[in-house]
Amino acid sequence: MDEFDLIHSITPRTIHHSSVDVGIGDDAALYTAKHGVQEIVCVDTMVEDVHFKLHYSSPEDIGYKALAVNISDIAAMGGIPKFYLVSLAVPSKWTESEIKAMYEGMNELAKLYHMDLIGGDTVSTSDKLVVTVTVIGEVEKGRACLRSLARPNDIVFVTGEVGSSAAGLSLLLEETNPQNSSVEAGYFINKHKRPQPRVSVGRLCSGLKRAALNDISDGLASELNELAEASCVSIEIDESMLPVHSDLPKLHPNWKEWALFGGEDFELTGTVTKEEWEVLKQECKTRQLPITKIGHVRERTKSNVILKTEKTTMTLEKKGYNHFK
Ligand SMILES: Nc1ncnc2c1ncn2[C@@H]1O[C@H](COP(=O)(O)OP(=O)(O)OP(=O)(O)O)[C@@H](O)[C@H]1O
Ligand SMILES: Cc1ncc(C[n+]2csc(CCOP(=O)(O)O)c2C)c(N)n1
Ligand SMILES: [Mg+2]
Ligand SMILES: [Mg+2]
Ligand SMILES: [Mg+2]
Repeated sequence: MDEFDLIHSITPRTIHHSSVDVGIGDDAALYTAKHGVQEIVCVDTMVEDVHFKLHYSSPEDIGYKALAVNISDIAAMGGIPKFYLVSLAVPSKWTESEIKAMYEGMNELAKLYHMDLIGGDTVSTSDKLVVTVTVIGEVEKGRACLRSLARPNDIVFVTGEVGSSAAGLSLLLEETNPQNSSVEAGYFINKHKRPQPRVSVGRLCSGLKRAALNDISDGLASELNELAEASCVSIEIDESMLPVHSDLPKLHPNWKEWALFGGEDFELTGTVTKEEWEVLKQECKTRQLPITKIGHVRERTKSNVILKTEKTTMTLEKKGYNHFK
């Protein structure tokens, strides 16, 4: 495989934004930024056997998810994703058509969000596949949904459902068997392989007076702790209010662990004032975007997360996926 031919073949033939001055082909990309707009840049990496396994992930799946997790970080800022760059470390056994298939997976999402691929890097590796995606987006000045914007008495919410991605992973790793034949294993597997970033909800939140947001990569408990720490508040959530798929409890007795600590749901969790919760709830309903109230923000005395269950009240540890534990 020739690196230059590969770059040539993955160069998009059309662009969505006339603001792109120079895309792929020079030392760096150039685009014209607008006044009154803040640029958002994020980068996340996916590594073979850490984030996915090749025996159950197609190249399209890997590409799709590598872009999706980054769009999710833009959504968590309330922004619009616009451009992406892809860095690949590819083992020599990979064929050119497999690499192109990875770009097809990315392109599925890029088309949906009108995003332009504007650059990247390609190197060979003797070991595992590593895919790093950088996404650049924008948000109207002063409208970003920062983690530090939660305040006492806010409503705490989460989009979609939690725990389904972890259930899908457990099924893929054959740690869980769908003994109950009425459970659609494919549904959970798809949630794990093809998460849908919540850009629309992020945009609704950025239009409110104040909203704090975080996306769920490491797990709801971990993300809520990040919100509590950044805002210096205590967050209380109610276990019975957590939105989970009705089949989740049929899969494993420990399904609550998946919901709280499993991660990779790439849903948004955040806080808004009581008044604006009513507005957000209604706007989400109109657009058929699932969103659920799960608790409220308490006092500013301690940065922690409290979980209320039927029987007890406990501190929800910042436990979740951690690469170095
Ligand atoms: N190696 C690094 N060098 C510099 N900054 C980093 C590095 N790793 C993470 N960060 C920064 O730390 C902050 C938190 O990063 P983190 O990766 O935990 O967030 P995230 O992308 O929302 O979570 P996840 O990676 O689980 O999806 C971000 O501002 C990120 O840019
Ligand atoms: C094979 C395999 N084993 C375990 C997991 C679970 N996992 C890996 S990284 C991560 C957190 C988000 O990543 P990051 O913090 O790097 O963004 C989670 C929950 C997986 N997806 N595949
Ligand atoms: Mg990250
Ligand atoms: Mg994030
Ligand atoms: Mg991330």
